Parts: sequence; structure tokens; C-alpha cells
Amino acid sequence: MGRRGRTRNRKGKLWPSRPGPPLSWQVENQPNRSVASNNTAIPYVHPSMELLGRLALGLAALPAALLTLRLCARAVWHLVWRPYAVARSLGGQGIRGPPYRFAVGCLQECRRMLIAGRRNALDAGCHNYTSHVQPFIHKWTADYGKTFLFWFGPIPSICSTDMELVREVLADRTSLYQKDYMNPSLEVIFGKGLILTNGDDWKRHRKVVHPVFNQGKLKSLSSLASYGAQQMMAVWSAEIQNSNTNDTETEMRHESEQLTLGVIVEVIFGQKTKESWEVFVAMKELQELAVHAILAPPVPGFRYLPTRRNRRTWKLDRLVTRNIMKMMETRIANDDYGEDLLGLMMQACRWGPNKLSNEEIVGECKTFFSAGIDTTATLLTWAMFLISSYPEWQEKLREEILRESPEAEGEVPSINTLGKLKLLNMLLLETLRLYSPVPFLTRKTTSDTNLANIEVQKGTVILIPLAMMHRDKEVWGPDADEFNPMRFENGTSRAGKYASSLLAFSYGPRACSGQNFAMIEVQTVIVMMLKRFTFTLSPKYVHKPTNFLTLTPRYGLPLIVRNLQPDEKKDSQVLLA
Ligand code: HEM
Repeated sequence: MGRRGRTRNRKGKLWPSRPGPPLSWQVENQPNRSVASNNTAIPYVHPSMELLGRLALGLAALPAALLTLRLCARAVWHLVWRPYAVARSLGGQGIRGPPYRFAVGCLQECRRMLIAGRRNALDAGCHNYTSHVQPFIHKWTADYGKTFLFWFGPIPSICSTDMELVREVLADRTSLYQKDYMNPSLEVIFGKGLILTNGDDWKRHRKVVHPVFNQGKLKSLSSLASYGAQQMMAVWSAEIQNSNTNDTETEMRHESEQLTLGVIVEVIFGQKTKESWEVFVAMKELQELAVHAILAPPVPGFRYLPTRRNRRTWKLDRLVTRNIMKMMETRIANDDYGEDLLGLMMQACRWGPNKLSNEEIVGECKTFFSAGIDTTATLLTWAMFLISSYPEWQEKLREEILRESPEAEGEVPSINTLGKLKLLNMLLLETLRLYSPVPFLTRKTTSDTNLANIEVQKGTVILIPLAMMHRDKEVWGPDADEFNPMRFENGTSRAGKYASSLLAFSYGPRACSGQNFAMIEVQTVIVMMLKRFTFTLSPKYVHKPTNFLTLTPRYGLPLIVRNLQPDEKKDSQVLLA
């Protein structure tokens, strides 16, 4: 290459210059030369026209340049300036926390601690698992106090176990602290349903959906639950009969899920059909995919990429929508909407003032699936864990049940009977305290505000870690980590010592709509089981509570089930007399 084809860089070295057109071409394309080497005519362009052309090109590129500039400015604001300003402002008010790391915030640290926390199992008698299940909250509360700042990626998050602050957030009726998906993967499993809607949409949904929880429906719920319990117990009885040891082993977590699933399918769709069963199977897999997506490193826009998991998610989501729409079409064709949740929503759309779109109806069905199955199954599982771990309590409960329940073995206990079972209620409240199925609640501020004397910016996440709050020794006393249902001797009434301190069903206007529903279901099943069987923890049980959307025993709950001997029943009755 000759000297003309080279330029010098800053260090004086020679680099090949950008290849330009050959000299011969340049010469041939001078104005007035109208014939190219290949004899094609090249039109003459006046220099002023060329200038205009360049100007037009420049103007066309301007919006793109401005957009890029805006995106860059936003990224800098979002990823650098805001974290800096928020940390400074909150730091000035005495709210400290772990440092912000560019774009990822504290997520890497959280993940690292979670993985480390999962390694060891706990002793079955240890009920304080917070350092294993929420290790980052456990550590940062110890380091920075009850209220601290951490980073959910670049989003500022205030985590607090301060009861006053938490009550202020949960009691809000002005939509200042709204529900937020936090992770877009949750959108697929909750849809546009009651749990994650806000403002007027939430009020409209609530009016349509709430009749499903009325007193009459609750009565039929206990029959549904007892039917599930009878089926489960029939299998145990058959297994015990065939064994020479007079006992059988069961995996209670799985059994609980099957039972609560059967109930919810009937509540939403009235009966099990091919379509409703497919919806359940798809929803189950969607939940697993969502958990996977939540634990994956956050990459913006990743959920739109056609990866194997994303394609599967889209396919299952389409199947859920298609099947629900099909069920609706069949009901419209038969002019019979039914009395289940789907029927209620369809009736509201036809006659009521509070209409729901098809997308919202599908979302509500998804919400009931995701909110009603795992949570209730988790409560039943942990209640059975505690009942099996504390035989003296198992005996006390059995005594109470035999005393207060006039129904014969295998019969549905009435709502009236359930209301009399004080010890059982206390045990369930203690289970909800120690093993709250929902481990934490979140909200997002919709404008700048003053929260418990802290100036908080719009868009800040408020994280409420229930497991930590339920072990606060200032509220629950020095035995907060221990199992002691007697602390609920006076229930959780407003006048009681623990009024609104137990947050397992949340508190305020957005408290769980299904709490009576869940309690009746679990009480019914436990009453029926304790009348017929005794339960002990299997030696195979490994105590490792894990957060898998709800708090579950990582390796399930294997229990040894024995027939209650006739003389054991007699003993209980003699004790009662
Ligand atoms: C032991 C069982 C259950 C527990 C521990 C539980 C817990 C909760 C909690 C903590 C919330 C509030 C979430 C928040 O504030 O962010 C909630 C809301 C909700 N739950 Fe439950 N839940 C249970 C059972 C059920 C059942 C069986 C259903 C339905 C059949 C249900 C339906 C709902 C609905 C619709 C909401 C949203 C209420 C609203 O925002 O207006 N839950 N639940």
C-alpha cells in the first residue's frame, strides 16, 4: 500500500486509511462526466441539491439521536443518579443499609446468602429458620436495625419489621402503597386478578368475587373438604390393613396439596372436567416456571426472548386461557352459568354493573388457583408437622374434638362445632405465626410520601418480612421462637394482646379474602383425621423450610399414620369425663 492509502494514529504509527473509491472512479464521476466505465448513465446532481439531501438525511436521523440520548439519560438517572440520591436522602434520616451495586443492587448478595442458607438442615424442634430462609433480612436487620434500605436491582427497597410503620402501610386506603408484580413472571400466575389489581379495578373485582366467600358457600366448602379427607383416609386405612405393623407412611405435603386442589377446582369450576384438570396441570407447571424465572439473574426484556422456558410458559398460558374461554362458551350455549366462581363472574358481566373483561375473568381464575391451593396446603402441612412433633398437644386436641364434636366418625363437622374448638384454633394461630405460608408482603409507593417520619420517594418498594415480625421478642415475648399455642388463649381479637400483630393473612383493606375459607377447610380436615388416626414424624423427615412462593418443607413431610386404637379413644373419653 502506498503512502496515500495510510493515515497516522495518535502514536504516529501508520494505519491503513478507510478504503475510499479508486481514483479512476472519482475522476470519472466528476460533474459533467456523464458516462461511467460500464457505460451506465449517471444523472447529474447539482451541489445545492446534494446539500439539501444531506440536510434531509441529518434531520431524519435527529429523532433517533434524541431518543438514544433520552434513553441514555434515563439509564444514568435510573442506574446511577437515583440510587445515589435516595441512599443519601435516607442515610441523612438515619436509614442505612448494604451498598448499591451498579444495576444489580443487592440481588447477587441476596442470592449468595440464600444458597449458603440452604445448605444445612435444622433440628426438627427449631422453629427459627429466618437465617436459612431469609438470610439477607436476618443479617441486615442485625447490622442496620429494624428499618433498612436495600436494592432490588436499581429499585430502592425499604425493609421494615417496625410494627407502627408496617401498620401504616397495610392500613392505607388511598392507594398510596400499591400492589406491584415486582417480578413480571408473577403476572403469568396471578393475571389481572384481585391479588394484584389496584384502585377502582380492585374495588370492581372485589364486588364481583366476594359472594364466593359468603356464609352459605362456606358451609358447602366444609363438605368439599371432608370429601377430600375421606378419600385420603380411605387410602391410609387400606394400607394399614395390608401392613403387618398397623401403620403406614404418608407424604403429608403432597396429600394436602391434592386435597386443597380438589376443593379449589370445585370452587372455581364447579366440577372436575377435562378442561379444568388441564388448567390445573398447566398452572402447576407455570408456577414452577415462575419460581425459576424469579430466581434467575434479572435481565431486562429477557422474558420476551423465545428461550425454551419462555416458549413453554407462553404455550401453557395460552392453554389456560383457551380452556377457560371454552368452559365459558359451553355455559353460554347451555344458558346455565353455574354457582361457582366462574359462574358468578359471568353473571356479573351479563347483568351486574361491575363487569369484568374476559382477560380479567381468566386472571381471577388464575388468582384463586395460585392464592388458594398452596397457601392452604402449607397451613395444613405445618399444622400436621407441629401436631406430630408435640404428642401432648395432639392428645389435647383429640380430647377437645371428641368432647365438642357430636358428629360420628367420618361425618362433616358443622361450622358450629368448628367454632367451639378453641385449642385447635390456638394451634392454627401458632402455626400461622411460626410457619406463615406467605413469607413476606410487598408494596410500592405511588408518590413521594412521609412514612412513619421517613421521607420516602415515589417508586420505593416496602418489604414486610412476616417470618421476622412473627418472632419479634418485643411483641411476642422472650419465648417468641418457641411453640406455645397458649399465647393465643384470648385469640387475636382487637382487645387482645396480639391484636393485628399476626400478619399471616395480612391486615387492613387488602387482607386475605379467603382466610375464613382456609381456616374452615383446614379445621375440617384435622378434626376428621384426629378422630381416626394418630400421627408421628417419620425418621425420614428433614427439617428444611424453604421459600418456594409459599413456605414449604423442602423434602416434604413424611408422617407415620396409625389407626387410633379403641382403648386410646376410650382413654380420651375417660379423661374427659
Ligand atoms: C392459609 C391460607 C392462606 C394464607 C396464609 C393467605 C395469605 C394471604 C395474604 C398474606 C394475602 C395478602 C397479600 C398482600 O397483602 O400482599 C392474601 C390475599 C388474598 N388471598 Fe389469601 N391466603 C390463604 C388462603 C386463601 C384462599 C383459600 C383464597 C381463595 C380461595 C385466598 C384468596 C386471596 C385473595 C383473593 C387475596 C387478595 C385480597 C385483596 O387484595 O383484596 N387466600 N392471602
